[in-house]
Amino acid sequence: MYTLNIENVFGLHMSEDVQDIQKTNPILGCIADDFTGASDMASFLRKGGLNTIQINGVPDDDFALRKYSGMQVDAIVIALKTRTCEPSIAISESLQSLSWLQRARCSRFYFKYCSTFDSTERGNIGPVIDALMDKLAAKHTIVCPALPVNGRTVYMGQLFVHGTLLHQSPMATHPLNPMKDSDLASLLDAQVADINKKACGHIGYPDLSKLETYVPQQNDRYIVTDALETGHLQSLAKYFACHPNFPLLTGGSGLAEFLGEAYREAGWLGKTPSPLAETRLSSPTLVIAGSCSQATQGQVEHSKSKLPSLYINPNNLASGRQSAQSIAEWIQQHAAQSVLLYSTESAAKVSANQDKLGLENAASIIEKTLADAAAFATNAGYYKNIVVAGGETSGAVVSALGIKHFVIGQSVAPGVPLMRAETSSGALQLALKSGNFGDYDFFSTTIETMTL
Ligand SMILES: Nc1ncnc2c1ncn2[C@@H]1O[C@H](COP(=O)(O)OP(=O)(O)O)[C@@H](O)[C@H]1O
Ligand SMILES: O=C(O)[C@@H](O)C(=O)COP(=O)(O)O
Repeated sequence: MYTLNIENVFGLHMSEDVQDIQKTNPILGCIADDFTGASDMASFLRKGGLNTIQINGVPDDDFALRKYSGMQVDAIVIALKTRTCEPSIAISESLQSLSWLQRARCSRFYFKYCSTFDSTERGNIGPVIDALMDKLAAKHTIVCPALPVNGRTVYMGQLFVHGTLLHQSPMATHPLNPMKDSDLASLLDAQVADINKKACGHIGYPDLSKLETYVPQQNDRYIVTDALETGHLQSLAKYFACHPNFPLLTGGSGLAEFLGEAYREAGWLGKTPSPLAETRLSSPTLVIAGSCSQATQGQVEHSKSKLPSLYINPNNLASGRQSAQSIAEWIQQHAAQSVLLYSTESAAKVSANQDKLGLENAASIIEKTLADAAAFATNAGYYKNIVVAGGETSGAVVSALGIKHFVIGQSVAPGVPLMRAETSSGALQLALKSGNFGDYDFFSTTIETMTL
């Protein structure tokens, strides 16, 4: 495990004035529980004027954060794949990431989870928040999944997706974490085992306009925040971004857009952000869809008639009728064109596959196959532009490509940035799309924007 030598990397001493340290060190260290969630967060931080980099997995090597690719780094987002793993692994990787971010001298922290609160009764949102709070000795944090620009709002502590309660939305049939409740306090309550740590507070919609008078109740450990529109997130960020009793904030990416403004007002950031990184590359695009979310289903349907496409069937993979070899041959035959590989299916078909193959087995067969296909396509030099739909799928693909970090470029949809990575096979450009993000024509518009 790499040990960060702070003084070598940052050239600073611990005794320096706090504000100077904040001006020269990254301010925000963010831990995201999946890869699309991380790039979503990074895109909104960047939109809010923070120079942001994304690191994939628990960092294990040294790179000069202070001047990464010639830019001063204000925020670091660590992408983990801990949304659906064993809670103990999620806790351990999140704590290791937190330690690394502390050694990198971040002074504020954020745990980014899904705007649809993707989790199960065993976790992992509650257990990870809990562990991070304990490590930071935080008595309070906020729980703020709202992302109104993508239809996620919180009213009276209930999470809505485009105006429908979460448990009545398509998230009720998600392949890995079907959401059966919309009440954020009770979702958390089920995940937090320690009876002494269950207390949930609430900042209701009417209180958002008078936050300056808000004082958390002594025992309110997790404070669920209503937010119905983007302006509410701006008020929450203004109040909480630099609040000394809230070193850790938690939620979706909605708040991220306004953290830069709050840091600037507090005098923690003196400069204007660097120009957006240029990410575009001259190459056809490989689109990989392992998401079965409603938005991805529509996007795949739309693109099937426009791009050569190959359906990856988990049952055929399990029986050997489809294989890494046959997929590689198909890619080779189409290599000069933008193409689509997809395993996307309706909830009913996904459920039938899971009954037959087992939930985790079906997921991992597909993730591995799609990730191997991406590695084959890039190693062979056929594709430099990659679009991936789905958080778990993105985690598998990015790991297989050996990408350690990304610089963030322009966004192609709210929460979906273009990103540039250097790999052993050269520069790559990726767009990682959360399952339910983007319009029906997302794949074709992104292919167009990606190409020089
Ligand atoms: N046809 C299928 N049958 C069963 N599971 C599938 C199928 N297609 C994809 N999956 C699995 O469903 C999960 C989708 O999760 P993810 O990639 O995070 O998408 P989303 O962002 O929509 O949640 C992945 O683990 C993927 O391997
Ligand atoms: O907050 C969000 O909605 C996204 O950033 C996100 O985490 C979505 O996850 P996936 O749908 O699994 O891609």
